[in-house]
Amino acid sequence: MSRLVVVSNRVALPGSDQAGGLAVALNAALQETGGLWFGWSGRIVRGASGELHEQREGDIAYLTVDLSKDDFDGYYNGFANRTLWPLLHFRPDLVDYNRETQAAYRRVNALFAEKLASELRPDDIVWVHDYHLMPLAQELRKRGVKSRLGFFLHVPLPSADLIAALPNHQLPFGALTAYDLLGFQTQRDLERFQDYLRLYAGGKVLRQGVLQDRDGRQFHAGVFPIGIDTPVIAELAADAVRKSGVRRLKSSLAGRALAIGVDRLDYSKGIPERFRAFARFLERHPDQRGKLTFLQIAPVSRGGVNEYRALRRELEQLAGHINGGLAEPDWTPVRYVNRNYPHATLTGFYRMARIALVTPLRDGMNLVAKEFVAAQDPEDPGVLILSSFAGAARELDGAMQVNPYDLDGVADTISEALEMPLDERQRRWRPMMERVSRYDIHAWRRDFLAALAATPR
Ligand SMILES: O=P(O)(O)OC[C@H]1O[C@H](O[C@H]2O[C@H](CO)[C@@H](O)[C@H](O)[C@H]2O)[C@H](O)[C@@H](O)[C@@H]1O
Ligand SMILES: O=c1ccn([C@@H]2O[C@H](COP(=O)(O)OP(=O)(O)O)[C@@H](O)[C@H]2O)c(=O)[nH]1
Repeated sequence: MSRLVVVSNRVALPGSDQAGGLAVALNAALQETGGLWFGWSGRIVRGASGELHEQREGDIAYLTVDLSKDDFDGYYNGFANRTLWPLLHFRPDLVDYNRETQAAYRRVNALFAEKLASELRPDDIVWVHDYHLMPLAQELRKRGVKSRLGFFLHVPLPSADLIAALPNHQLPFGALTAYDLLGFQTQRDLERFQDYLRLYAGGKVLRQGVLQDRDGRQFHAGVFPIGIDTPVIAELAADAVRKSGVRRLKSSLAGRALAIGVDRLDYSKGIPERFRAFARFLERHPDQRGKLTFLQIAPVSRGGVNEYRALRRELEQLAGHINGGLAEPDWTPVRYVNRNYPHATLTGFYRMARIALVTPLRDGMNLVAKEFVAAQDPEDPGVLILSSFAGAARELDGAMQVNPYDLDGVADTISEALEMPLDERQRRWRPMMERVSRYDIHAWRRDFLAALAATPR
């Protein structure tokens, strides 16, 4: 049987603390198949990039690369997270383009290819993940790699015209045509890629999902919405009620209902808008004041990038302002926590919550939405309030869908969710649970790898 080689910038090394859907999901996928996980070591070193570290746990071998400060700043903080991330999340106003960071991005992709190429066996199946590594296939092919190469984009793909506004957009986006199979989270992402290919990359759409690059080489593309390890999350949630952190949260609520938000501290997640919508709910529905406490968990993310530091300051001010204006001596409306919680605790918080507020401005998928569904008690499920701009909205039609920019709309939806009778909560929850159970993380991996294995070589 072929070996699975997963390549991603972020690697969930054994024992590390990870917030972020990609690491959570790939960890779950590799636990079942075993294989090699290749990527960044998480270390920033004084000298040159490139030192390799090997580690093994169970059937998974980890091979990771150190990066120098310059490479890390240019590739990760710079081109990946200050150029591509805002562009991919429909925020051209935040895109910072410069040639040095683009050169660092190219350099790190070439370095990854160099290190990986010598490890690969001809029948390996190589599955590359996300916007950090779009040119990797091109670099691997230059080094003679003949294996099947698949790529999955975890984030949204914006419209072709927006992509084309990026100087040298061919380097990251045109380079995708060197893969054998491209996977997207939603049908809209795939359609936008096909438009880009036709309009700006000199390629052709032969039929839906069967594509041709500018030199006439065929490759494939499809939709593979990522899932979660549903039975594991459901079991953790049921057990979590015994955890001391979960019990302490429950007793601190003093009988009030809980609304929860769980996100990396990222501007794509719409957290300031959510705080404002919650304040609007308290203003528009004074009769419900004091009945609901909102807990926002937001572990700090990409702290080396200015926009993320500014967001942190903004949220601290906003939480203070809302609580200052609306709290009572025995009730604080917003609890804002920057800690990262393990799933064993988080799932207990989800299960205790009457409402989840998952209101990103744009999100590739949003695994928190799916985890919230999986963690519910079937006898008393909570209500999912979900942005229609999250990939998960395409699958979770039992959620109350909102436009996160419409503060009054979100405020009134919170009010409605708080009053929702049990039979309606169950009626909405059941089909969502059915969906996340049927199309879980293992189905995602199986479907993608089966499609990759079926590509001609
Ligand atoms: O690695 P970081 O810079 O710390 O960021 C964490 C991850 O964030 C993004 O996650 C995405 O993948 C999820 C799973 O498919 C998806 O549900 C979510 O919508 C995406 O935002 C990023 O794409 C990953 O590369 C990062 O590792
Ligand atoms: O304190 C935290 C906050 C988040 N997460 C996990 O981080 C992932 C976030 O994935 P999502 O797809 O929602 O967003 P991303 O961060 O990847 O953009 C989910 O599995 C969360 O359970 C976690 O384990 N602990």
